[in-house]
Amino acid sequence: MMSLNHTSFLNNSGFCGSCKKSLLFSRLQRSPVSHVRIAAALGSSSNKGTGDRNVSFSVEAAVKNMAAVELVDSESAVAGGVKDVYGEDTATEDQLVTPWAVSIASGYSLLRDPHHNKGLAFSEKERDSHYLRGLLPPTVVPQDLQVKKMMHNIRQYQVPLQKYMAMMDLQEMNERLFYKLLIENVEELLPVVYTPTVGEACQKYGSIFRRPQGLFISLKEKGKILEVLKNWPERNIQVIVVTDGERILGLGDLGCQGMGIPVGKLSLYTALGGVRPSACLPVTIDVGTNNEKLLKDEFYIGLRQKRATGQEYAELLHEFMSAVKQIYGEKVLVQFEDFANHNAFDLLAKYGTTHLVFNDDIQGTASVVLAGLIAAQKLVGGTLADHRFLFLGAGEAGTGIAELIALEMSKQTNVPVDDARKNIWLVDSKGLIVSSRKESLQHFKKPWAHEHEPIRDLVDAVKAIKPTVLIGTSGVGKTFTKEVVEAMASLNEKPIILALSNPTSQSECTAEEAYTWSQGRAIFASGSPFRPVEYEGKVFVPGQANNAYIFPGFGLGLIMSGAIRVHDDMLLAASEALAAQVTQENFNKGLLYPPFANIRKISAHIAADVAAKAYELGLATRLPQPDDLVKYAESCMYSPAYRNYR
Ligand SMILES: NC(=O)C1=CN([C@@H]2O[C@H](COP(=O)(O)OP(=O)(O)OC[C@H]3O[C@@H](n4cnc5c(N)ncnc54)[C@H](OP(=O)(O)O)[C@@H]3O)[C@@H](O)[C@H]2O)C=CC1
Ligand SMILES: CC(=O)C(=O)O
Ligand SMILES: [Mg+2]
Repeated sequence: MMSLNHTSFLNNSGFCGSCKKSLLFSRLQRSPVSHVRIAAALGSSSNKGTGDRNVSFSVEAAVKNMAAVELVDSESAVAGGVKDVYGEDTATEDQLVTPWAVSIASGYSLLRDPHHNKGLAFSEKERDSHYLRGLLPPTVVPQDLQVKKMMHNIRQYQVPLQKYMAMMDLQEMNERLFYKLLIENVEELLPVVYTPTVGEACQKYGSIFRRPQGLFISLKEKGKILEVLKNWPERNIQVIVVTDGERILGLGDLGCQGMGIPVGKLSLYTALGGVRPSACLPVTIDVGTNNEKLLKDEFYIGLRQKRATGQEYAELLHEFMSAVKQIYGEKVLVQFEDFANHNAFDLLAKYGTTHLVFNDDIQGTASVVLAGLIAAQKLVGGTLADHRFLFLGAGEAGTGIAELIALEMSKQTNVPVDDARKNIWLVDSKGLIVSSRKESLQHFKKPWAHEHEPIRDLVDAVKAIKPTVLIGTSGVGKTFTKEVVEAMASLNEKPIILALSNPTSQSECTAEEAYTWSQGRAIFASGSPFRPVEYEGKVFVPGQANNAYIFPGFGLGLIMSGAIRVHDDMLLAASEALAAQVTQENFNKGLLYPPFANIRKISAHIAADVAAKAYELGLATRLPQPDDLVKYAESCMYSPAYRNYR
């Protein structure tokens, strides 16, 4: 018995001799072959840098270039034969058959290959050379018209989850069209493929699940994770977004159904940051769930058990992290996403010294909020050190942001970080974090335990601390009450209020509430988007303070410089780069962030500055350093335009 799994990974090199022989041999022998997908680009390849993925070839070219004749025995389906050679049709239910296919994308299979499918955009010539005649109606439609039609169709859906499913279907059907749609309509489609709709999609993931869009690694795969990674059809992975589903947005433990988050984040890596889709791998680690509702849900797709913890959890994660490095190398970026804080900080600390890891909730969020605060100085004057900060929520996002603000303040004013921290206060579910609570606090809260009498309620904390900036990272909606916003407005001419919790249902307040309760004086941004608000004849445009501004460009910067570790100074560089992209026109509208419509340009600048920092710190391995990093970043970006096939 032989397994040809490894042929799945053939990329631009074509078939190796031994694989060809094995394949031929196995077919002749009728040996079980577990899975063969030949995505081999044959002859010359135009892949460049971090640019494009497989290139399709005509069957003729393929046959000529790789002597595929050898593979095409007269009975095979590839040669057009209709015989039930492998007995798949005649087998009874209890007989085992081998679900194998040899395909050079062409004809019917080409239309079903999302990486190469162009739908009605296949040209007349392509239809001839790729056996598409009759499989498509006669009209040839350009990609721009396909985009227009898809947007028209998506706009027909009233229910956001239907739009989400239509987008996922498109991604499964025609990847380039999906990305062109997303890139060209980013402001309209971001809330569909990302927060808030992705939250609902995760809650209902079991019911709407159609096809795997990433790898599920559960406790059942313990001891076999390397093999599981090899099952993924791509080998040149540059970014992995991994979750264990325990803190999905502000929706809590969604177990295995958290998969929607890595899938969504990685589609933004491509659309917003230009990392090519084939280099992105979504992963969900399934160690069970403590969500009773899901455990009882007949449609739940994950392990039906309580979460594994302690050594069992640590061992699975360690096996995963080791396997990732073994198979993809030192420079694969692993982005931790939506882990609960009792694991997130430890994983970041543990793997930060051995792997290229980044925690989006701790570090990406910190970088985006710092960017907004740097930009806010243009609206309110002064420097960071002139502000007092109060957070509702002292977890990953809250303490991550607080720490980066303190670091930046310390650099700006030359004071020790410990002193800079004194301007920053946090409230958790038990009230203000103060020194009398220190012993019982989780380690990441301890640096914020300042001298003060205990305070239970947020509104009392606002009155006592007198913050100029109020930041919500609690995951609990409606916690910035009228009283809280009014207290902020009574203390500040222009109170800065950031309601970061996602999705919209968990936002600490709405944009309308922030503007109305502050009589139009609040400078407001939120994690999930809100529509513009009209208050007393003036239109206020709320910004979106979301780590989606940072991680795609940040990741691209790491990849293009060949960085081997993430450093805090790179986060600061990303914040500065983002803040520098806010224009006077944006400020005039009260915005702290530039519009997402310009995100690819913004990402190129972030990537360039992150890469520059990697070179400066000696953490970059791609040498020599390109002269113009912005241009280089742009040149690395994936383009969703269709390729022409031979
Ligand atoms: N906009 C963005 O880009 C991002 C937004 N977020 C959002 O931030 C939220 C929090 O995420 P994260 O920090 O990772 O979560 P964590 O679970 O790590 O932290 C939540 C914190 O909120 C506190 N909290 C919970 N309920 C209350 C309450 N009623 N009053 C006061 N404090 C409360 C918790 O207190 P205790 O410690 O006592 O339990 C904890 O300190 C989520 O909704 C997430 O979607 C996260 C990352 C990025
Ligand atoms: C945006 C994000 O990462 C979160 O809400 O968790
Ligand atoms: Mg997150």
